[in-house]
Amino acid sequence: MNIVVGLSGGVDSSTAAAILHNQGYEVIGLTLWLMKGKGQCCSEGMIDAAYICEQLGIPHHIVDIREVFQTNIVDYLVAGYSAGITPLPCSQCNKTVKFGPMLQYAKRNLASDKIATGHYARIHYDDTTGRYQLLRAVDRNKDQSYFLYDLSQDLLAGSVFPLGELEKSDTRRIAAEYGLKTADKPESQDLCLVESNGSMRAFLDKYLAPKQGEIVDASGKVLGQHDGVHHYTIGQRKGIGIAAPEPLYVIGLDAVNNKVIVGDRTKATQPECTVGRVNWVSIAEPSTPIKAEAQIRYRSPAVPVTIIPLENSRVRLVFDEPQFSITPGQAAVWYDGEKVLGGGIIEPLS
Ligand SMILES: Nc1ncnc2c1ncn2[C@@H]1O[C@H](COP(=O)(O)OP(=O)(O)OP(=O)(O)O)[C@@H](O)[C@H]1O
Repeated sequence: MNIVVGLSGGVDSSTAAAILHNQGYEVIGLTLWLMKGKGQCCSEGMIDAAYICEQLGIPHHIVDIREVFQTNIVDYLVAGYSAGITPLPCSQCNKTVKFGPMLQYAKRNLASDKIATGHYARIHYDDTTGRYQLLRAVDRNKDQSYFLYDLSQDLLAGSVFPLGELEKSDTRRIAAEYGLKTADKPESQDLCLVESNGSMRAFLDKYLAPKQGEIVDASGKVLGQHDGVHHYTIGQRKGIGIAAPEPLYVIGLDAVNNKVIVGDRTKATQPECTVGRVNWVSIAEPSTPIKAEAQIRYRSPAVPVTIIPLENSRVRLVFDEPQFSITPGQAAVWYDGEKVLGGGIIEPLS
């Protein structure tokens, strides 16, 4: 059986390919050319991926997907930030740039209906419900299930995560045992656009001109000036530049009136939020409220919540304890233990 492995040129995907190759699969390497412009990380990644394919003696395909990345990720981010939200690119990228196009390419061009990646997560087929379940990785510190909540059942059915049962230290050890060139390659940062541009601010500044406006408190009193709402995110404390007796946080972004609204920590804490574009993963959409644990950011803990289904692929999340810094545009992903039940995009707070 052949499996197409998405090779970024990093240690994780290289090791995933080596493990499958060693298990006897006919492995084909596939690297997506993602970024327009300088794209140094892309060219280095492509060379390392080619090197790994040469080492393993497997074919290597490169697919130019820069237009799709530009439209679905770069334009999406720029539009979101200029509208005063903080979009999460990674779940969108996984679904529309990586897994979807890779599986399509594998099926159409390589007569394969399976792709593998170096993601840390697990997939389990549940016989009784007939659904593919998405589970957290065994290595909780590396777990990437949060970024994968938006994968459809079809995409999960066609995907394999060879590293889901491993600790990261095992991956490095296996990479070294196989003598892979990438065995000691440093970890990539969580966000590739930050890595290739130096910072999110530097990335956004390429697309959005500075636009001076007022920093106000919740009553509308002017406290200072800002240079563009896209430079701020809900819950942000640093970089506001206003002296106050209590620390000030960004509690709202009014892009229409070009205002950044600040307040004390209590004002950046909310008991509930609505979530749109919901994808139910390990279970079918429920018709009544369910209890779960939700994560509102990649690195935030999963906290107890009641999920109330609404119409049009939306839900309301009511937290047992009010949550600080619920950020429109980020993903909320809800779990039952290690199982991803579903997730979606946090909507602007009303
Ligand atoms: N440009 C790409 N082309 C093909 N597959 C990719 C590409 N970028 C990422 N992937 C796949 O998605 C997985 C997760 O990507 P992520 O950007 O999170 O990198 P990572 O966890 O640092 O993994 P790696 O060490 O393989 O770079 C990779 O292991 C790889 O299988």
